[in-house]
Amino acid sequence: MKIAVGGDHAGFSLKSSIISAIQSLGHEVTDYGCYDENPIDFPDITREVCGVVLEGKADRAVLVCGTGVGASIAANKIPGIRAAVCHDIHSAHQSVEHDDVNVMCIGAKIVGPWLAADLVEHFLKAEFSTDEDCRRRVQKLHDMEKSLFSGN
Ligand SMILES: O=C(CO)[C@H](O)[C@H](O)[C@H](O)COP(=O)(O)O
Repeated sequence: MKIAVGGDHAGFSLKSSIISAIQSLGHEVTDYGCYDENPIDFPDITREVCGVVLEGKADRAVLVCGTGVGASIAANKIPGIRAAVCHDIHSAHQSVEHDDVNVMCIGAKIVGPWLAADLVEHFLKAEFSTDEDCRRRVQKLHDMEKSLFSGN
């Protein structure tokens, strides 16, 4: 798969080990920054990375900020993005299997590189379930995006 990765200054150092972990799984990774520890606001990087997913230039994305929370909030404001902070293995794969999450957010101040590598592995190996309950629920998320933005 093609994977977009990005993060703010707080996520900078963990981002490089996440990139190596994703590459070692055989995926193609594009790093959308940041490229040093100079402060950059997480909504800016989130917007760029999620845009790449929506354009179809990446299949999924991984965002890294201090806690994962800011990136997740920002990403979920973008229609078509389903983002989740995943700091445990089960959430990392079930978020895809049940909720069709396309952006995983990790907090560099919360998890270390070993756990982060396992998290991305489970996230990227997971596939959206064909179970009709899961499909119906995610369809309701799509419907919410449309109805809330049109005022219905
Ligand atoms: O975790 C974050 C948002 O949820 C950010 O990455 C920052 O770590 C957080 O906002 C703190 O910012 P600071 O400029 O590093 O103090």
